[in-house]
Amino acid sequence: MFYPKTPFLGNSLLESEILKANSARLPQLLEWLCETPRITTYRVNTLRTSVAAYKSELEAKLKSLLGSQAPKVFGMSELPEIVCIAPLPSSEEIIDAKLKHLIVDTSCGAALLRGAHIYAPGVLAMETGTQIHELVNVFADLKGKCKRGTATRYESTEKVFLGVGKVLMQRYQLYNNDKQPSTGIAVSMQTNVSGVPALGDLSSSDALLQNLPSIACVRVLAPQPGERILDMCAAPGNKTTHIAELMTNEGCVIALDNSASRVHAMQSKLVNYSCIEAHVFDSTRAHDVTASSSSSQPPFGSHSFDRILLDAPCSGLGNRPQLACHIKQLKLLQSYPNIQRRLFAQAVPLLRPGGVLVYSTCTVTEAECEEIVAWALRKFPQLSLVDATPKFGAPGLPNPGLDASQCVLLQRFGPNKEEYAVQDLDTVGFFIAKFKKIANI
Ligand SMILES: C[S@@+](CC[C@H](N)C(=O)[O-])C[C@H]1O[C@@H](n2cnc3c(N)ncnc32)[C@H](O)[C@@H]1O
Repeated sequence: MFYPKTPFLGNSLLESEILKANSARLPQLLEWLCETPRITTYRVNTLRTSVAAYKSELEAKLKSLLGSQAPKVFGMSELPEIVCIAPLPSSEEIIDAKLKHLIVDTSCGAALLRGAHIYAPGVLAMETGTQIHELVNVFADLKGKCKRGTATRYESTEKVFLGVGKVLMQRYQLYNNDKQPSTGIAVSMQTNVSGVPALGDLSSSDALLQNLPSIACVRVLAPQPGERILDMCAAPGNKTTHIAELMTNEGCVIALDNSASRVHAMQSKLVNYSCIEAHVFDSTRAHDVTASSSSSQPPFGSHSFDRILLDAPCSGLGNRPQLACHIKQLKLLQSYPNIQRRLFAQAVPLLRPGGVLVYSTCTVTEAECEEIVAWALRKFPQLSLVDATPKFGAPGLPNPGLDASQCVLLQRFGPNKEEYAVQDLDTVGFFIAKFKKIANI
């Protein structure tokens, strides 16, 4: 069975940009990015329910859906608000020659390997005559060459088998161009080659489907009830609501994002959190020396916040699995550190002396991770790098701008699992650094 060993499909220029100081680690990293994290994680909203209650509810739901095949559900003492779903035993990847083929795009393919069902926009090809409730072999088109609406069997050496699904929508429902684009689940996955249970997204107001490093990131920020906290790049609000939960909804969380549609979309998530105020605002302009530090609207004055989360826009290369990378141009990849530095430079004056700044990205490039930390320590002597605890991942990678004692303060989630602080984690790629403002500059 063909399975990609790099999401970059031969674009060595992009590959060589990812790890420059640690290029020997690149082949292992690329292969890891193509593999699926096999554990599914939910963050329980502890303002609404207890972890024990949610866990029993989830166990009952899985039992009713999957009977004796229901996967194990477990918690983690190191991260009390998390509930994890174990993978199913791996099944043999035998393609049933009697079934028709259905082709999905690579981002849909990646989602279904993590347990999602197939939504209508992701279906590229469905063979003519495919009936409702028929079982089909599902493949991803790695090269992006399959035309949407293809009605014949799509033959390619670069399509990869992902599993078997049950059809819920027919061709005319998927490709009726006269009407609005189709929405909803088109194929419900029955099995997939990753072994991640095909449960779809079970998020509710009681718990949110969220990757472990994102949950760890807010724990590192360590928000306290009554504080004033800025979330500079907040949409879709997953970390914002976690911050509010750890603050027991007491204090104030200002959530900024420059995308109006993304802020609009996250509003429904925020209704039960009275401590969150969300604004559409460009955080590269969030600081204004003339504004008051108690201002309720952006921009804000100096020393306005006890803690700041800068979960920066990034290349997103930590997403796993990646069947084909969404970034195709070097220029785009190289553009992220610039915006990250501009946002960082706003965060520093906004933080009160003694305050905490957490910088995080869901990527793996040195330029957006360790190098931003090295740059920040050079540029802002008022910042001190502190231990990004609680620790789950590995230390930061060796970097010419950081000494070994600084690297161990960082948290990087990558393929070197033997270096993780907590064993047996199988996560997406992620990076976390924590700073304290030590001087009133
Ligand atoms: C990594 S996502 C944030 C994810 C979010 N923290 C969460 O956990 O749900 C980065 C976000 O930064 C936003 N963004 C990009 N440039 C920005 C800017 N100049 N000011 C504010 N937000 C920005 C994007 O719209 C995007 O929603």
